[in-house]
Amino acid sequence: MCRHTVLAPRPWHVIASGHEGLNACERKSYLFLRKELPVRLANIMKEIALLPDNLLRMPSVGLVNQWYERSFEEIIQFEKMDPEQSVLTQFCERLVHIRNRHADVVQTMAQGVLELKESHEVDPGVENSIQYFLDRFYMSRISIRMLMNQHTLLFGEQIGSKQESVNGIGNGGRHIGSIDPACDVAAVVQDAYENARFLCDRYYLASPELELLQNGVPSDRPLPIVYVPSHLYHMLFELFKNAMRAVMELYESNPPPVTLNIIQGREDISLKLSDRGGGIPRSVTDLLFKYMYSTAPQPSKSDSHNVPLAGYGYGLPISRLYARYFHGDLVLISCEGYGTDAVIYLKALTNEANELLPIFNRTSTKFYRPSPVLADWSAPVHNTSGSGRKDKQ
Ligand SMILES: O=S(=O)(c1ccc(O)cc1O)N1Cc2ccccc2C1
Repeated sequence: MCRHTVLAPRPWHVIASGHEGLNACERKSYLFLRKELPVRLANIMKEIALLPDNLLRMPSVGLVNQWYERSFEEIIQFEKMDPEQSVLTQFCERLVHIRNRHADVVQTMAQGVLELKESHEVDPGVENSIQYFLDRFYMSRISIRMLMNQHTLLFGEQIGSKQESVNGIGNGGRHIGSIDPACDVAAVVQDAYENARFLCDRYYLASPELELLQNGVPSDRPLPIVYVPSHLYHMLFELFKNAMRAVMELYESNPPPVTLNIIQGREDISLKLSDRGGGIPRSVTDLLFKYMYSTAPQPSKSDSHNVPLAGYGYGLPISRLYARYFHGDLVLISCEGYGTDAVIYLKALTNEANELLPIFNRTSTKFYRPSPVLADWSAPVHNTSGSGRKDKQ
C-alpha cells in the first residue's frame, strides 16, 4: 500500500513503502502526475494569456510562454500510455528535461519585467496586475517543481538516488524525495549563516556574529520538523544576506551580532532574525516585496562577485512564497534608525502544512482587468526633503 503524503496527508503524491513495492507506487505517481502537471501548467498559461498586452509582447515573456506550451505538449503525450516500465522510465527522463528547460524562468520573467519598464510607462493598475500575477506564477512554479522533484528523486535513475523505502534504504538517508521528516532547523540556520558569512567576509572583510536562541535562550539543540530543507535554506540565506549587508553598511568595525530566535508555538514555529543595521522607513518596507521595484538591471557576472549581497532582486518576494507554499509566511518589521526583524513563520502541525496553490477562476481573472481605483481614504502628504540613512557609526 502506498502512503500519500507531502508534509501532510494529501492525495497528491505517493511514497514507496510497505509490501506493494516501489514500482506500484511509481505507477500511481505517474498516473497522478501525467494529469496534475498539465492541469497546473494549463492554469498558469491561462493567466499568462490575461497579462497586459505590453508585458505579454515582451520577448522574454514570449520565451517563457513557449517553454510552458512545449512542456505541456510533452506531458500530455503520456495521456494514453499505459504505465509499462519503459514508459515510466521515459516519463522520469522527460520530467528531468522539462525541469532543466525551466531552470531560468525566474530570471527570464524578471528580464521581461525589465523590458517592459524600459519600453513603457507602467501605471499602478498594470503594476498591481503584474504583482498579482508573479506571486501566483512563481508559486505555481514552486509547486510544479516540487511535484517533479518528488517523482524523479523517488523513482529516477540517478545512481544512489532511488529511495527504496521511507526507511531510507535507498540513499541511506531518511528523506522522502525533497522532504526531510526530521529537518533540523538549527542545522539549516547554521548552514545558511555560514554561507552568507563567507560572502560577507569576502566583500566587507568582516561579518557579524550569530547569536542563536531557542525560545529566547541560547541553544543550538537540534530542532527536527517535517520540511523541505532546500526551501528553508533559501529563505534563511536570503535573510542572512540582507541582515549582514545592513549591519556592515552601518558599522565600519565591531558590528553587532545578528540574532536568530527560534520560537516553538502550538500553531507556529517562528524564526525571527533581528539585525541592528539601521532599518528602513515603513514606506519602503512593502516595496521590498514588489517585483517592479526590485527589478533592476542585474549586475553582470563580472560585477556580481564584487557585491555578493547586493540588490534585492526577487529574493524577498520568492522567499515569502516558499514560506506561504506550506501555509507559513515571511514578514519584515523594520524600525527606521535601529534595525529590522525578519520573521519566517512555519506551520508547527504538518497536517496543516499542505500546498497553497493559485486557482484560476472568475475571481483571479478580475485582477487582470482592474477597474480604475477610486481612493476611499485621503492621500498621504509626502515629505519632499528625503531622509537618507545615517552615516556609518
Ligand atoms: O531594509 S533593511 O532594514 C532589511 C531588509 C530586509 C532584511 O531581511 C533585513 C534588513 O535589515 N536593511 C537592508 C540594508 C542593506 C543595505 C543597507 C541598509 C539596509 C537596511
